[in-house]
Amino acid sequence: MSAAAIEVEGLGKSFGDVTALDGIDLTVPRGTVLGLLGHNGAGKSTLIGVLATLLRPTRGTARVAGHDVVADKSRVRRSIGVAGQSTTVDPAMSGRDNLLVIARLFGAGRRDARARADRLLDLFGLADAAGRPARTYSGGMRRRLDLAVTLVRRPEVVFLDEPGTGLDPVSRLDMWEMVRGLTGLGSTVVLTTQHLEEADRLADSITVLAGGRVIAAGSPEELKGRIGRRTATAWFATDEETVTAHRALDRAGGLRPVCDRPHRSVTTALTRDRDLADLVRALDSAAVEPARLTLAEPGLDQVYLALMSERRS
Ligand SMILES: Nc1ncnc2c1ncn2[C@@H]1O[C@H](COP(=O)(O)OP(=O)(O)OP(=O)(O)O)[C@@H](O)[C@H]1O
Repeated sequence: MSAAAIEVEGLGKSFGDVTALDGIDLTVPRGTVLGLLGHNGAGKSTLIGVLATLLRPTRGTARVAGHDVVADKSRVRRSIGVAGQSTTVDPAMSGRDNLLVIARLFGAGRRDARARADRLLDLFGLADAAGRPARTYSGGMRRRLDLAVTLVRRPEVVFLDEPGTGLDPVSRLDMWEMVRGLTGLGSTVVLTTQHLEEADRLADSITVLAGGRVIAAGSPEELKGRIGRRTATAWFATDEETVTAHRALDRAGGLRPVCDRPHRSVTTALTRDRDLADLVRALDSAAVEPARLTLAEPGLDQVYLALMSERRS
């Protein structure tokens, strides 16, 4: 058995003159979460479509759960679950029956099906509503049931499209926790998202697509370390000190400080190793002492913006 849940090499997909995927290479280790990021039209849905065997690639290869997406289509289909298609849920049936029917359909014995259904109902906070018809569920409950139905077959690889979208903040946090829980059950998860916080919180690795190509890949921490910038913010007691500090840092050369007078703070991106020392020295020689000095690690949103502005320039 291959160690990777997904292996993609030189994958291309064209629709007539439109090149949707242009030579994608990608490996997703088993039991991990991959976050696929990119603007509209970047190629995310097309990549998922090829991996889920709904689209045939124009060139290159892709293996999912060890099976080739073209030569072993039916094996791939048996190994995957695609959530976000609420069509899999029958609204007239109870939450529990929805799960039992699918588990039985995919070969689980009666007792095993019941055990799987109960575990998922518990995990997804649906145990109390398990006997009610799904049509009486709230939007958030339906999304959770939809995901449970996808999982009751025990797919090796799960594709999730924007799992947090349309959920209130509390349900979104619950959903994130559940997605993380899936890897504990042995599944590999691929999620597409436009929400950087979602990717940051959930993904072990992130692949950023643009124009059908991979423009950045790595763990959230790696991407932040490689592309993002730490910042230092000095906070002052008076407006006068704030202005003096801003001038001093501006004169220090290469620091590019940004002044926020209403909050009496000056922020500087730390792009070089010596920037922090330069900042402290500049403040010292101007005889202004900050009331507070805070350091902030880069966020994934900053990384994404930097990647996109690089592409524009
Ligand atoms: N069936 C199709 N026929 C023609 N062009 C297509 C088809 N499907 C996708 N495309 C084109 O392929 C490119 C990639 O589209 P895709 O839907 O994969 O992007 P995406 O990253 O999923 O975008 P979104 O976030 O908007 O869903 C786009 O230029 C799109 O117009």
